[in-house]
Amino acid sequence: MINIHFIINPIAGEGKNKITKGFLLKHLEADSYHVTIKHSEYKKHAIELTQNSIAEKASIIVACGGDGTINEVASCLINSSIILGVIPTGSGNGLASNLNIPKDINKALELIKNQDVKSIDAGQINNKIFFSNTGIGFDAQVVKHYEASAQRKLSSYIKACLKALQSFKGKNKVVITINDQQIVTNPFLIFTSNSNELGYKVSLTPKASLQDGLLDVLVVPKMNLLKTLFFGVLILFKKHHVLSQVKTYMTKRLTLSIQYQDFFETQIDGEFYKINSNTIHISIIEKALLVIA
Ligand SMILES: Nc1ncnc2c1ncn2[C@@H]1O[C@H](COP(=O)(O)OP(=O)(O)OP(=O)(O)O)[C@@H](O)[C@H]1O
Repeated sequence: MINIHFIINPIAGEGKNKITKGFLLKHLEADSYHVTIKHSEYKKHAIELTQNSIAEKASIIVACGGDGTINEVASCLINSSIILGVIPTGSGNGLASNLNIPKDINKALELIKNQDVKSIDAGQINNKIFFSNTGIGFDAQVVKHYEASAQRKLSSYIKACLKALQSFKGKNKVVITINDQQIVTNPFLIFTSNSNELGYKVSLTPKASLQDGLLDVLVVPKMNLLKTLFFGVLILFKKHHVLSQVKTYMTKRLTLSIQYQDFFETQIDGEFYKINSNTIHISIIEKALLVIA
């Protein structure tokens, strides 16, 4: 008997997911599966629900939501033998897309039943875990504005981008220590990725792999508005690296430190976080998570 738990974020995407108890019980035969269904009721609640599922001896825990929900569930499963399943019902679904998990809930559930398990890397930023990406600079400001908007859809991201562009200052110098090299920059963006997709098929690190034991890093200094807009257009064609200002690195770890400020504003898997320190350590945890994909 497989003890399978589903943790459903009811507001992920536009809150339109169709995963019901009836649907799950119809597709998961009672003589093979013991099914438990839980709904998150507030931000970070999925962490508590996952910890309870671990205590309840779940062997598969399925995150039903987007990258934020996956982060909350999967962070509890690092280096454990419990397997993560994903039904992508989020807005961007970057990680699920990188893992080729179908958005169709019937197909995603079929995949879970087939139990083809992969071991993937995770990233760590100070004491937090990420599976997709983390960043400081423009992306963190976009997420900050996005979270302040009431809706979770592509148009909200576009509005958040415009607001972030208007208010972006990028005045603080950041020292990046990476691959025995020191880079001093006034960053527009310092983006560190484990996966090859941000969501909505957009990628800043198209060559990143979830299984290569490395983080892909993109460093973009503050540029004038015209060049910044050009950078944005190039991203849509995955050609942004042709700009001479854009530097890319692959590494196992990096450190960021900031002067004249004792905090960083970051995004971690698409959620906004303020880190109260003037130094950030980012590293890879190899083969950290078992996931059905
Ligand atoms: N009942 C709830 N009410 C409000 N927020 C919730 C609830 N349940 C979970 N959350 C929060 O919703 C946020 C968004 O979740 P998630 O990232 O899964 O969806 P998304 O943003 O639509 O998708 P994606 O990240 O792929 O674009 C997370 O921060 C999560 O903690």
